[in-house]
Amino acid sequence: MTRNTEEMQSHIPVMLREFLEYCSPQRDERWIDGTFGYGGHAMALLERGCKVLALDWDEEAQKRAELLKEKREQFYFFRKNFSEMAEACFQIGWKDVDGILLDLGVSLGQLKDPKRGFSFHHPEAPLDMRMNQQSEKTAAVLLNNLTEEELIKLFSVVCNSKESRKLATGLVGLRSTKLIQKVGDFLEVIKKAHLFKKKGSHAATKPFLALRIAVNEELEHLERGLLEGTRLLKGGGRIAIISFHSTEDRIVKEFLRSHCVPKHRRGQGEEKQSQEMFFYKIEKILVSSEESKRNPRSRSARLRIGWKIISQGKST
Ligand SMILES: C[S@@+](CC[C@H](N)C(=O)[O-])C[C@H]1O[C@@H](n2cnc3c(N)ncnc32)[C@H](O)[C@@H]1O
Repeated sequence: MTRNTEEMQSHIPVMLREFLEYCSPQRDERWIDGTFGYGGHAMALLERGCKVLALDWDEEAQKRAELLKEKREQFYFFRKNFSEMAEACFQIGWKDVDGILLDLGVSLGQLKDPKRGFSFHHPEAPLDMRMNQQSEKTAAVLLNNLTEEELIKLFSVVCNSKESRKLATGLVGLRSTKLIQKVGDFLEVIKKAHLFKKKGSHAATKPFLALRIAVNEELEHLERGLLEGTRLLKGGGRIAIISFHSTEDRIVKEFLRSHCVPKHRRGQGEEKQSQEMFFYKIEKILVSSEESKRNPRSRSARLRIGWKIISQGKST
């Protein structure tokens, strides 16, 4: 058995039970897994007899998907961003889909790999943080080239304004003496900034998250993916998003809420509902205490689902 096969078999997908229970994927339905990773959710969909189009822009995920491609019919993989899912569907002749899953963020494998620079536990690692290794924009490129104002903006997506300013000033000071290259260089700036940290968390958690979000343009891709995905959904189709921090969850929540028919109008004829209203129902499900004990990485996970209005097809 290869290392990839072993890792795929031992991987624990987050909130799988809830995803299956609420979305209820059926045999022969077409599903998009926009964040293939280790294929945990994709395999569960295949087990249920669904056709799966999987996407991931990471090279390692692509290698793992190759293993599934050999064994499974009705499984397609593209090394693409999920914000390009319509193009991937077009390439395999799918006009619409029954369901979409986005399990956001990085995988444990990406986080643990010291070469990738995602984790503050590897000070000697290069400051990389790209999920897509074909992109030229690494974390080091951003930290060495953005203006102080741009750095403040980058951090303020996650940190407060005082923290963001301290980090930006520290980085501008450090890069006037040397090139910023390693995780340890960024940690040095974080340490000197004396940031407030919540009990039990590391001072580097928020600055690392902000930098990763910027390197991968995560929020922009999420906004595009939600809209593009929802347009691809058949009437009655479901879009399910698992998020791990409040910045991305806020985007998902606002998107679902602003496109959901208000409760007081749900009984009315669908023709009266605005074209901008995609969903007849939305739900938020929190990770169970049992799962967060078993898999502490899942403790902040939230699953949000939107069900598309029945009479609306792809042309919405
Ligand atoms: C949390 S993991 C997904 C785990 C997967 N559901 C499983 O059970 O194995 C997130 C994966 O999504 C990928 N990813 C994150 N954002 C992406 C995006 N915008 N487009 C494509 N892939 C993305 C990452 O490279 C990573 O492999």
